[in-house]
Amino acid sequence: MPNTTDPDAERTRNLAKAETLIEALPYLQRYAGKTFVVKYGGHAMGDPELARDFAEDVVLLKAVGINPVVVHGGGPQIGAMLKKLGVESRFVDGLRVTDKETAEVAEMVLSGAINKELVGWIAGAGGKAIGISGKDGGLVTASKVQRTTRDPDSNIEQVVDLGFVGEPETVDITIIETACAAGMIPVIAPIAAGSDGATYNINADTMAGAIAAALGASRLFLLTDVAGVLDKDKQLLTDLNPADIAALQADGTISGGMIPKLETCIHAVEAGCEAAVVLDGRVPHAMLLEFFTSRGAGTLIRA
Ligand SMILES: Nc1ncnc2c1ncn2[C@@H]1O[C@H](COP(=O)(O)OP(=O)(O)O)[C@@H](O)[C@H]1O
Ligand SMILES: CC(=O)N[C@@H](CCC(=O)OP(=O)(O)O)C(=O)O
Repeated sequence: MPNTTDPDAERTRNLAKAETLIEALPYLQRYAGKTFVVKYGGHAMGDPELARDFAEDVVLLKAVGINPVVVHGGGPQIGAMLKKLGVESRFVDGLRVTDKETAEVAEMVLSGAINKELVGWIAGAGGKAIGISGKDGGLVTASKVQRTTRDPDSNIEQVVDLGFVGEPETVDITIIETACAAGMIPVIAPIAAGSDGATYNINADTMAGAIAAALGASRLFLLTDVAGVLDKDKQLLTDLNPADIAALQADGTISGGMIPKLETCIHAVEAGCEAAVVLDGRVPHAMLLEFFTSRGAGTLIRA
C-alpha cells in the first residue's frame, strides 16, 4: 500500500501524473478535431472490466476534442445465440455463411444486444453514445460478397454461396458527422441492407475499414486478442506497410483472421486514413497507451 501520509512520496506520485499528461500534450495538439475509428471485437467484450476501460478510453478521446467512432463485432456472441437456437454455423475464409435465419439472429445480437450494451458502457463512463447500424440514416448499403474456390481434383473454379454475407457498397457519412457535431459518439453494428432490401451480415473489420476510409480517419484501431502482428518467432512487428504485409502473407507468417484484418488496414490507409493499428484488446486501456505515450503498442500500418 502506498504511504499516503509521506509528503515526498505524494509529491513524486503527483509529478509522475503531471509527466504523463505532458507526454500526451503533442498528441492532443496534433489530433484535436480529428476522427478515430475504433473496431471493438467480440472477443474483447467478454470481460466487463475491460469493457469499462474501453468505454473510458473512448469518452476520454471525445473529451479532449477527438471524434471517436466505434464499430463493433460480436462473432462469439452470435455463435452462442445460434447454438442456443440449435442453428449450425460454419465459416469460409473467416466469414460466417449466413442464411436468412442466421441474418436475423446476427441483426438481433449485433444491432440489439451488443450495440445497446456498448452504448450503456459509454453512458456509464459519462459519454453520449448513439447506437446505429449500417441501415440507419443510409450509412451503408451492402452488396453480396462473391467468393470462388478451385476444386483441387478438377481444378475447376466454383462459386461459393455465402448467403447474406455483405460488403459495404456505398457509405454516406452524414449521420456520423451529424452525431459527432452534436457531441455524440456513434456506435455502429456491422449490419446493412442491400439494394434487394435484404439484411446483410458484414464482417466487422471490413465495416470499420470502409467507414474509416470514407471518413478519411486519422486512425483506425483494430482491437483484437493478440499483441499485434507477430513474426514467425512470435515477436511483435511494430511497423508495417502494404509491401511488408504482402510478403508476410506470401511466406505464411500471417493466416486466418489476420488476413482480412490486414487487408482492411491496407484498404483504409490506401484510401486516405493516416494509419491503422492492430492492438491487443486484452490489455487494459490499450488504445490510450498506444496513442498518448511515446512507447506505443501493437502494430502500426501506414501506406
Ligand atoms: N502473424 C500473426 N500475428 C498475429 N495473429 C495472427 C497471425 N497470423 C494469424 N493470426 C491469428 O489472427 C487472429 C486475429 O484475427 P481474428 O480471430 O479474426 O480476430 P477478431 O475476432 O478480434 O477480429 C489471432 O488470434 C491469431 O490467431
Ligand atoms: C460475415 C461475418 O462473418 N460477420 C460476422 C460479424 C461479426 C464480427 O465480425 O465480429 P468479430 O469482430 O467479433 O469477429 C459474424 O457473423 O461473426
